[in-house]
Amino acid sequence: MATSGTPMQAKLVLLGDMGAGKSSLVLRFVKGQFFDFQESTIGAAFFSQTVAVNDITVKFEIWDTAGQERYHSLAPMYYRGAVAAIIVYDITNSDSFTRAKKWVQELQAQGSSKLVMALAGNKSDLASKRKVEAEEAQKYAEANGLFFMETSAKSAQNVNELFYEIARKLPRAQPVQPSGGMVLTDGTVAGTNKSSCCS
Ligand SMILES: Nc1nc2c(ncn2[C@@H]2O[C@H](COP(=O)(O)OP(=O)(O)OP(=O)(O)O)[C@@H](O)[C@H]2O)c(=O)[nH]1
Repeated sequence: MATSGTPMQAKLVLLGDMGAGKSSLVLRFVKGQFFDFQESTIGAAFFSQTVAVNDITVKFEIWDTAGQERYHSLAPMYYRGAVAAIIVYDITNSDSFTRAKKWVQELQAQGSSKLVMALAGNKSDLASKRKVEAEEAQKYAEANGLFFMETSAKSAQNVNELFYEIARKLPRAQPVQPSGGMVLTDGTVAGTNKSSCCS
């Protein structure tokens, strides 16, 4: 991906039910990979990826959180200070849509008021098993100030578009500063079983 100028750092967090496809979306975006048997995330995993949109370069610092309920209490560490959040559900699983709405409520209550929030209805390649209509999700997103896209980490549909749209929506005056409060590395984070990656 093209990069130019001093990058604007943007902490981005992915939240959503276990198995919705958070890690798969990140792996598709950062490495162009997809695995049919993706391991469940333990704790969280960190990735970074830089994109150029129009005149600016955005360096996403991506926290891929674990969807299992037992990790719920860790989530504030990852969404605190984030400028963007992707809330992921699985279009074939209506419980995951319910869970996504709970994450939206939590972010609205706890997160930054300037947070750019995206709702991703993932696994759009499984449309024949669909349980959540796109219209319903679109309406919900509009009513709650999110933008909505259906994605497929498997086919890559709308994955780059999702991250580029977030980059476009970020407030332009974001100062370049080191991420505070937590040590960010480009290596594997303690408590994760996933490879971290690359800037
Ligand atoms: N068909 C299809 N399968 C997908 C897609 N995205 C993810 N999967 C599969 O869904 C399963 C769960 O994907 P993950 O990326 O691990 O989901 P997650 O949200 O990170 O799950 P946790 O780490 O448990 O929170 C894996 O078997 C993936 O291969 C998709 O777009 N289409």
